[in-house]
Amino acid sequence: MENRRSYFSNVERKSISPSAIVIGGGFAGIAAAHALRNASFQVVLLESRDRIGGRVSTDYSFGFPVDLGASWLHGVCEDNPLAPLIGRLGLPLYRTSGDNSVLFDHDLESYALFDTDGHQVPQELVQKIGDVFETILRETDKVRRECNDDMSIAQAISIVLERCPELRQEGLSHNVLQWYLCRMEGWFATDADTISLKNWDQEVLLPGGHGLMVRGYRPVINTLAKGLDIRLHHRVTKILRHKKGVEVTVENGKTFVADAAIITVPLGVLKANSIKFEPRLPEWKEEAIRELAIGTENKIALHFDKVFWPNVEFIGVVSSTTYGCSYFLNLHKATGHPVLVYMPAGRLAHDIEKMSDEAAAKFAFLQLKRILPDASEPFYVGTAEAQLLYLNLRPN
Ligand SMILES: Cc1cc2nc3c(=O)[nH]c(=O)nc-3n(C[C@H](O)[C@H](O)[C@H](O)COP(=O)(O)OP(=O)(O)OC[C@H]3O[C@@H](n4cnc5c(N)ncnc54)[C@H](O)[C@@H]3O)c2cc1C
Repeated sequence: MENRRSYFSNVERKSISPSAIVIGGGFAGIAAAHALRNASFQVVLLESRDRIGGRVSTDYSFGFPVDLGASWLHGVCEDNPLAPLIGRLGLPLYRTSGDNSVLFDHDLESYALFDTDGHQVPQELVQKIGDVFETILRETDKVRRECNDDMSIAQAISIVLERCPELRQEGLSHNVLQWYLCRMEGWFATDADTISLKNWDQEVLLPGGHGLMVRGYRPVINTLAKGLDIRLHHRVTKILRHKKGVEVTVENGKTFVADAAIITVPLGVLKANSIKFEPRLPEWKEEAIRELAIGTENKIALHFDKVFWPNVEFIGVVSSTTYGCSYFLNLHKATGHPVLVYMPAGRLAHDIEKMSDEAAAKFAFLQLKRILPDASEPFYVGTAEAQLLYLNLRPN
């Protein structure tokens, strides 16, 4: 049994294998603890919540798995560290796109877009404006090369549209363009006026395109976590570093001691200063924590008794502003279950978070009703807890 001050402190650490404390039980923490244990470290993982997985969360309350956090494997190739494990577990992936860029994780032909009066946008227009959007983004690269200072992608797009009036769109075409921008905002979980022109495409993605985890990510997390010493309900409040190692204190006052600690809590937790570091983190790290921003993306899964929507991967609502646009992932296509997942991001997601879960689900359903007036009520009515999935995936 551990006492109040020890995880490893009562043993002579020099004579045994090195020790580490991993803080945070999301993918990063679980993978780090798994790797350290395989390298013969003594490891304990401290997680604040009552479950592991963090922003990976597979819900089974519909009677089948629905991922409320991460659900795509981006970069379906052998170099992806998750690929061998997913293969070994026999977990199927539904390929949504072979494209290696961050923006086109679904092929353009897999969209059905509607205007707010419920008229479907002709597919040729969807494709055409998709190409225009790509051209505009290519043009923003010129703006980037001309300017030393960073600006938002929204600002750069305005400059491009000033310079190249032939790329400006009117009416329905404008609304479709806004929808593409809304999808981009979804990727970055923030509005276009806060996406950095300098950095938005600097992430190096593995090749192989994008695949949806048909049976959810939970089995992957559980497999990596097998046999690890995981302490749930252990919210870390203080990390003390000294010559001999680290002391990590959790909310109830208990202290864990080890040679090193690995911190995998979300940026939002670090920004909120809810963990005290002694000594303070180096200035450059504190500055990075201050300067980086975090976004919001939510998922609301609606379970229906039957499919009444088009057999496409994404159903979208186009509008004159990105705030008014929305989209639903059609899980039926990948899993065979009649579920649509509404995925708001940025300011819209923030506003929806202020609603009750039930109101948020109703809001999502109303977006659907606008384009598919015959939509039947989702199952959740009356048994909200069991049938409605809503998860606020902000960091704690
Ligand atoms: C809605 C949504 C959809 C997404 N879709 C995808 C996708 O399809 N594909 C993809 O690759 N990525 C996706 N992502 C991103 C992906 O989920 C995250 O990048 C990834 O899960 C982050 O893992 P992590 O371990 O770094 O952080 P987290 O998963 O956030 O884990 C951090 C852990 O630290 C714990 N913690 C916080 N504070 C403390 C504390 N003081 N003490 C102890 N523990 C603490 C938290 O409870 C949490 O469990 C999505 C994210 C969201 C929100």
